[in-house]
Amino acid sequence: MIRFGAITIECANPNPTLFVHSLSFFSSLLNVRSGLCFSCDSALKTTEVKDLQLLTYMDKDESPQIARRMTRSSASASSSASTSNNVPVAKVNSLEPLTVNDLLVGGGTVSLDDIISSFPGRNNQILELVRLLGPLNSPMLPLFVYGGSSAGKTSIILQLFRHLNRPLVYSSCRTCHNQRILFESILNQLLLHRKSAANGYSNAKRCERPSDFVNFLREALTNVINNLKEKSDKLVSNKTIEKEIGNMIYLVFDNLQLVKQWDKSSTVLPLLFNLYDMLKMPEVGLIFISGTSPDTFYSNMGYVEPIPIYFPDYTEGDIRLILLRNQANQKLYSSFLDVALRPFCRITRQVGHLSAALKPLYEKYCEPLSDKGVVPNEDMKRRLFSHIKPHITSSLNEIFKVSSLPSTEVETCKEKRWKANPKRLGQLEEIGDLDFHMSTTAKYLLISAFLASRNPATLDASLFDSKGGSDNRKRKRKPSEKVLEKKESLEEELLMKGPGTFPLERLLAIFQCIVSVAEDPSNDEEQNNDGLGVQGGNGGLMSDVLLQLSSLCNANFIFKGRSCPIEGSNRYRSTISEGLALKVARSLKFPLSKYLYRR
Ligand SMILES: Nc1ncnc2c1ncn2[C@@H]1O[C@H](COP(=O)(O)OP(=O)(O)OP(=O)(O)O)[C@@H](O)[C@H]1O
Repeated sequence: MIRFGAITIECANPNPTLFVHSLSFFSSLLNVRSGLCFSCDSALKTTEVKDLQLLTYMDKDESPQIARRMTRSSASASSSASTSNNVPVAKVNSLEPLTVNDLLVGGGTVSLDDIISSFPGRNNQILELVRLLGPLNSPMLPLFVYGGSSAGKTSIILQLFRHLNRPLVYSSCRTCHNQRILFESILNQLLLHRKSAANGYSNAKRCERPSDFVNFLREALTNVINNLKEKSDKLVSNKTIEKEIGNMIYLVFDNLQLVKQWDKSSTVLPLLFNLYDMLKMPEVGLIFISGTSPDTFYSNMGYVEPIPIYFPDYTEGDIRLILLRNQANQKLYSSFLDVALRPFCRITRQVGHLSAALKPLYEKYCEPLSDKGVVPNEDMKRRLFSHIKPHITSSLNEIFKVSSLPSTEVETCKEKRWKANPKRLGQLEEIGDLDFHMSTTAKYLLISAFLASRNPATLDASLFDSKGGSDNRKRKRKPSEKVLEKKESLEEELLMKGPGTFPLERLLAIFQCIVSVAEDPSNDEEQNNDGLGVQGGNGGLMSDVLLQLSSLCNANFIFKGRSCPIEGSNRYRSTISEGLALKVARSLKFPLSKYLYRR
């Protein structure tokens, strides 16, 4: 926030988030992501873009100084975005009354094909959403769009509404951080109310209680729908060619998982999920967007469960396509991704984090080149790789630190849920494929803990070679009768004891081994440098691993025992089943069974 510049503009659109998301979309099309909106890197962009809504909606009494502020760059971006598309996306300093047209996503028309090609890896979700939204004026059941952070949920929904040219009211539960702000933000938009100096930056309605909200909401929705019907009747009678916007109005609630953090009385979520039944207005579409899966919300409360649409984590191939878009020299960038992408993908699959982390590394990669348009040959690729090699570990450490943060949000959610009802662990495992919204590092830690609990410590050396991979050569050697017997009794003992305990050092050693498994392209040349840069001397990174470990313990994935009187240190035990461990491993494409001690 401090970085915001001095220029103050008034955004006439009642829904500045739509405006900013349009900018975000343009910026991604034009590849001017960093610095466009807030002169910040793209890793921070999403959060800050969403923070703009907070600033613009902020009550006068909550933050008088920062409300309505934007940077110089965002102001210029707004003008460039609007001129380049000939669509005024915001009426700067305008006092014109708002109309239902201001509930449309600005930025001009965009075709479905353009959206599909702008969001690699999301073809299915986009088409599914279009199908569920249906043709103009078709009623729909509530939708529940969910998936990890930066999975493109918000951007895609907004771009689809831009494509469909239908009005929506967008509220993010990140910036609307209490029930009053959420209610009032929705009502402001529906009542086409603009906060301004003239009205003392007041809201259209003061609304704190859920019952008041439902009454105001019903009234405001009825007005908007009548308004829309009148508009479409006029269009028909005048035979105007203006694109129809229909009679439907959509309410979009983003970052729904955050409601649980601020709604201590647990009234808002049941209210929102009940809206469909309470309103009984077929012209109202409800869309919930969440970073956590539906089962973290519903508890047989009797309301119609929204239709789930899952945005899975991107595969490495998807991320490659996303990052390759808009690159001036695709061949050069592709050769860079060949050597750099994989270790980064092991840490996070978040597009924003990855592009921010890879940007300076790519600049380094290009440093030796006088001609940035060159198509690199094998020799040049090798030279460029050795040029960035010394910097890979520090970049990995950076992204590791950044990517550890958002996952805690999700983990906190899980933690609360599991604390509330630990018996549901088994059920959660059933739907495990959809439920792993945790950072890649946390997943590797979980697997490491599982291996440490399952395998006897004495076999670690034979299961992991010095490079971290499973030493197949050793394992393939035909065991003698005696060894077989010993193994058998060891296995029986293990079964009797259940999951074993292990010290922290063993967990970290296994973690270090498995994250540096052979696939890393840099491993061929750089044997001493593991994929995540987990090196003995790196206190900063290790502290992040410890942070993640503590989250896993809090969430009851790993049990932390009391300190051992002999060793003087804590011992840990994995609490997850083999099925869950295999699912986590599958989501990482990690060959877990290769490392499991079996007879
Ligand atoms: N498939 C994709 N192609 C191009 N850009 C993408 C893709 N997926 C995400 N992005 C970009 O990543 C950024 C974050 O996307 P967005 O805010 O839509 O994600 P989200 O799923 O809503 O995240 P969150 O749950 O954190 O709110 C945006 O700049 C968006 O354009």
